Amino acid sequence: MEMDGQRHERMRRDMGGKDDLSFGFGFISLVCWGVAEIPQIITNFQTKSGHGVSLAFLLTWVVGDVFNLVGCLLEPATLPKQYYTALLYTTSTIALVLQSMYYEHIRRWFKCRQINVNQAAEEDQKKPLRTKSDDPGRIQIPRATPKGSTPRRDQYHFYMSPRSLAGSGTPPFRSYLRAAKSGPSAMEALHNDSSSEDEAAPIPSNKSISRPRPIPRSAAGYGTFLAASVNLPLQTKGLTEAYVGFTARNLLHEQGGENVYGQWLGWLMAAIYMGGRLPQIWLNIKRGSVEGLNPLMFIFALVANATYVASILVRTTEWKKIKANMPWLLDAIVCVALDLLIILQYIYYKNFGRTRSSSINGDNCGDYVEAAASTKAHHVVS
Ligand SMILES: NC(=[NH2+])NCCC[C@H](N)C(=O)O
Repeated sequence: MEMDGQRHERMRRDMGGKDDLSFGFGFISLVCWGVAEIPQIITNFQTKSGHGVSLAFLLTWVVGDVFNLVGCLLEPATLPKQYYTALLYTTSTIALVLQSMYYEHIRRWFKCRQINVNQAAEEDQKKPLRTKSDDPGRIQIPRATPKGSTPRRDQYHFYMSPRSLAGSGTPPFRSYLRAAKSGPSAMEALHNDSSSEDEAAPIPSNKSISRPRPIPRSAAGYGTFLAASVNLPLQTKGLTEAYVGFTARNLLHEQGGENVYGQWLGWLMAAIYMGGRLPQIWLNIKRGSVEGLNPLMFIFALVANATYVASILVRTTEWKKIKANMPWLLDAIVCVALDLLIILQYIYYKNFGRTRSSSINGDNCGDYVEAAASTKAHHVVS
């Protein structure tokens, strides 16, 4: 009897120790997730750009987080702490996504438009005087270019009057070229092939001419993707209530068992999170550079995932419970491996990768300059 009492006491103390350790790991995980995205937000802010991080990767985080939050709401076994942790990193990820979108699309678009307008005004003031004195007989009014068609080679050779500019809708001569340089955006890099095709085809003259680039087609896809994920919580809240109401929670067996819906959601979330690293890995390979990427985000994520796994395994190694937690465990383990790969990529490309002499400052129309440069290069070759 006494032996039993002592054994129970020892077991309770062991359990208490394990719980403390598990809590400690869980706490480190929470803190790491809490700060993980801050370094990248600062880097984006400093470079006024978001091209170092793949937007697709960030969006998979948002979608995965939504599933995670819904999972927490559905599953009564989850602790409020888990829910608030998920809420914390979902919020910081959304902040990072909005910041990247702002720098990569909205701000860039505005800047380039402004430069375009300023250049047009500048050209209008300068050109007539110069052209008249140089060669008054050669003033030509170009014909309007049909929408979508390529400007003819001779079309830009001579002075373009404001009237013709207004009529044709053709971008002013070299309107983007005076902007300072910048690296490609993350999404531009991902779609490098198609955009370079677009740019390489028309070569108007040996003075390179750049045309405004359309916002990448993928942006529409991301918009839908994001809209769907933003909408999801609203729909799932009703779903959650209905589900919890109808099945009266007893279907959600928490004693080491698995809830079918929770498991499905867990596997879906794991697939999204695990797949999300691939666009980032691919982006780094494609650019051959990690400019604009802050490795601290992946270091924190790695530690957060590793301590998360530790916090579960320290508490129990009982197969029944591990099995129920499998999607979360596997996801965290695979993410640790993928984050390690990204960190190695970072080290490699920092030492042996491509370097750009140009700044990655998003204040300018870097892509436009690049487009012009590639057009120029193409023209020299041909
Ligand atoms: N927005 C977040 N940071 N979400 C947490 C993601 C957790 C997941 N295991 C991953 O590393 O991808």
